[in-house]
Amino acid sequence: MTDPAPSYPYADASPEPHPLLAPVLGLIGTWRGRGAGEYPTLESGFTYGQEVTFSHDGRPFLQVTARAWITDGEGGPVRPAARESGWWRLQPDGRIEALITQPTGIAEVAVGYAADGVVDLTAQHVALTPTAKHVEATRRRYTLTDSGALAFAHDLAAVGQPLQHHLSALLHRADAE
Ligand code: HEM
Repeated sequence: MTDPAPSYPYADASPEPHPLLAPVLGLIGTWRGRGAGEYPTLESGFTYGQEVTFSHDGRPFLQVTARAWITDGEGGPVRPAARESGWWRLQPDGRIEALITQPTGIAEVAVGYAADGVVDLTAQHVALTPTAKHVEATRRRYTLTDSGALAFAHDLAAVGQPLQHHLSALLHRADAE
């Protein structure tokens, strides 16, 4: 008899990544670290913690999930902050087409590339739910450093401000702890 509630039979992080994932193989896994943010509309800057996971199931895309939390002067948690969930569709020559959604009512279609340990994604389209903050453009950069860390930078054009720095963080492999 057929099992009425079968479990999903294809594990993420299968042993054989798709060949198109070659330029992003160094990212696969979970990263955690700390960062700082700012924006001209905010009274002050802030510090935050961030966790990012890149996973695959053998097909030519990565699932990318990230969550962040605001931290105090000692690095302790203050409150949950941004979360996002996305798909990076790897194309030949390291080109990437990405779809990224956030619980703040923002959905982005971004394009860019992965090369030499750098992923650079710029939003081509930003769709907003009726009550979302007005976001016009974003750019995300992930850079594998010589010491094996992952540097993250996020630029934002929103609420009438031109594209500029919103976030920077330095992440370390959590799966190597
Ligand atoms: C690590 C991820 C992020 C953190 C920690 C973060 C943190 C913050 C904080 C603390 C604020 C001030 C308002 C508040 O206290 O909630 C803020 C504002 C904002 N953020 Fe972020 N953010 C992150 C990612 C993003 C992303 C991915 C976007 C858009 C694609 C974004 C867009 C905005 C916008 C539009 C505002 C409002 C600015 C204003 O109304 O003056 N943020 N962010």
